[in-house]
Amino acid sequence: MNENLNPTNENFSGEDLDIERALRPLAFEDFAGQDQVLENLKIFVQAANLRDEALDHTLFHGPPGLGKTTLAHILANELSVGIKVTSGPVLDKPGDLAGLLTNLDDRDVLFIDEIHRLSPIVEEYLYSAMEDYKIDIMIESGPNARTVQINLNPFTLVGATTRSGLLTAPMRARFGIQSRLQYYTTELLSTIVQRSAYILNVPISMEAAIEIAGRSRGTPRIANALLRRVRDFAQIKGNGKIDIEISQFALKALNVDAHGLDEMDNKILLTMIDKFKGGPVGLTTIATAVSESPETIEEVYEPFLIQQGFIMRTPRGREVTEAAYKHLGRIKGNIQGGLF
Ligand SMILES: Nc1ncnc2c1ncn2[C@@H]1O[C@H](COP(=O)(O)OP(=O)(O)OP(=O)(O)O)[C@@H](O)[C@H]1O
Ligand SMILES: [Mg+2]
Repeated sequence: MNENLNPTNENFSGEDLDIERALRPLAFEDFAGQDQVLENLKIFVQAANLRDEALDHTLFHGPPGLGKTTLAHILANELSVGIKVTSGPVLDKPGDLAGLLTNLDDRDVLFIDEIHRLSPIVEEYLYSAMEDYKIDIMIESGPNARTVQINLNPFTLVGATTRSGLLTAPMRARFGIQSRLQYYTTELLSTIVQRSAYILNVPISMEAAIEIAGRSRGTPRIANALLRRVRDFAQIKGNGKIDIEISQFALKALNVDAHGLDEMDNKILLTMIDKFKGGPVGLTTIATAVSESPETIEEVYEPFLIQQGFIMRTPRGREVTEAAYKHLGRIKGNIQGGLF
């Protein structure tokens, strides 16, 4: 699959980056789907605003590209506060974190992406900040070195992770609000595609929006990426309008699977079919066979495959369904790859 369409690839550059920013919803009102999550957040934000308090610490988890970062920014906007953005792997010393924390204004949002990748010392340091809005910092050095405790402004930590299973229990327990984002239906994605097309100022037919949405792996980031590429085809090979013909032509040229399955999705299904007769097979066995970690398979890939009805969880392990055989053009009982 095309690199730019990969849901885990945030390395947009140049024009794509600007477009990515332009398409990002800024308020609850512009954010489509995730109704349950949104309903609750609206109430918590309204209550925090009413009391003029910081919103409780909030954790977003779920597969890549579903709107975690977007929601973190929306929260700051809806709270009318500032936001500071960082990520787990970047914060490697408690000192880096202290610098960020002491610069937060009252009720500000501190967004930590990939929060499961915080180092244990930084994580521990964060605990007292989250709990009591206090941190210890070292002043002076040598024989005069001592720690002093300083008070922070009340703030909201918003954490995002694709791998909630890797979050430590004490960390998780400190989030008063925890929301899991779900894959989007084709219908919802088609409204997102239409909104994005409107912002990009390119005409699109309803049929074309649905076609693009249906191949977007339930993921807004992919829907927007496909829309941008289809727009290129429409401008160069067509008349600038995105209709069903140019969409199908472009999606075929881009090698996008009819269900939007990406390379790893297909690899998982094919491995299960070819090496394990379609299952049942254990998660760790699948993970080893496709050289991925069991947690990533379980949290990033499997939910979509289950939602699409390609994989079932059974008490004896994972099994591929008839639909998966059909989608991949395989016949049940025919072993193509050799057993090992
Ligand atoms: N509900 C939505 N409505 C409209 N657009 C959305 C929605 N959710 C996400 N998007 C679009 O999809 C893009 C990707 O979303 P975002 O960056 O928030 O995902 P993420 O969950 O943080 O992904 P990752 O785990 O890779 O960091 C955004 O730039 C935004 O344009
Ligand atoms: Mg993100």
